[in-house]
Amino acid sequence: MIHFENVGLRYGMGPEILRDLTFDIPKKSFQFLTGPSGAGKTTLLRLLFLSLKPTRGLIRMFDRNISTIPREEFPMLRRRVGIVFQDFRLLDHLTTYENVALPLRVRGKDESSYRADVLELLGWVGLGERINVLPPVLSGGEKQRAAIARALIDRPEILLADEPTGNVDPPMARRLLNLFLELNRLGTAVVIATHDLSLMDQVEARRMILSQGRLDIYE
Ligand SMILES: Nc1ncnc2c1ncn2[C@@H]1O[C@H](COP(=O)(O)OP(=O)(O)OP(=O)(O)O)[C@@H](O)[C@H]1O
Repeated sequence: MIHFENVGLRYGMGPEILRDLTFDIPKKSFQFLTGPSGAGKTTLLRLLFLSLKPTRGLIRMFDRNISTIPREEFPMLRRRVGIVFQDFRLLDHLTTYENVALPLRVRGKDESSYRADVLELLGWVGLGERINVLPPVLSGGEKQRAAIARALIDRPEILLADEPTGNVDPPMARRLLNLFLELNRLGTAVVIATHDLSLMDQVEARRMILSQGRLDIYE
């Protein structure tokens, strides 16, 4: 589904943050992306979300070479990728429901076509009672789940999550992990960037380990 070949990335004239990354992310796969702070996990997620372009190498996404895709087609491709940012990026003046529905509203969809889906998804992530609440009132775990629901509302083929358990206690981390595993069982590929060893030890999954700009993969 996604293929990187000798991909390198530097910011401006700075040092190369990612070097010679060659790997695949297969359809319906589940993997952790880990490595020390500053190793480039967020940078790699941004490459996968097409919000950064590599400075060298080849990236194929959904069978397309991204360097030959016109910019106007990026939003369409991005729709196939869901992302949960480290800082959630919920809009504080919109309710939980409105935040989750936003990607569809922005696309001009009629509310009657998605209302039931948004409510069902909010129920699935355990926010059925919090639909009309504004984000500042939500707990860290609730914000995290709202951000996950928003990333999923457009049924992406792959979900990228940046430190999704960074702000929650261990029971909530376990719950979120179960949510990702369930999503994966339903057919979505999942990449979880995390430092959290205890989280990774709970599942036998592929580990992508970034260190000094290079990537090692343990299947
Ligand atoms: N926009 C930017 N401009 C310049 N350098 C950047 C930029 N974003 C990140 N970096 C640098 O790239 C390196 C990798 O950062 P990145 O945030 O990808 O690491 P990370 O592994 O996600 O770290 P953490 O685990 O602490 O979140 C760091 O040295 C960082 O300072």
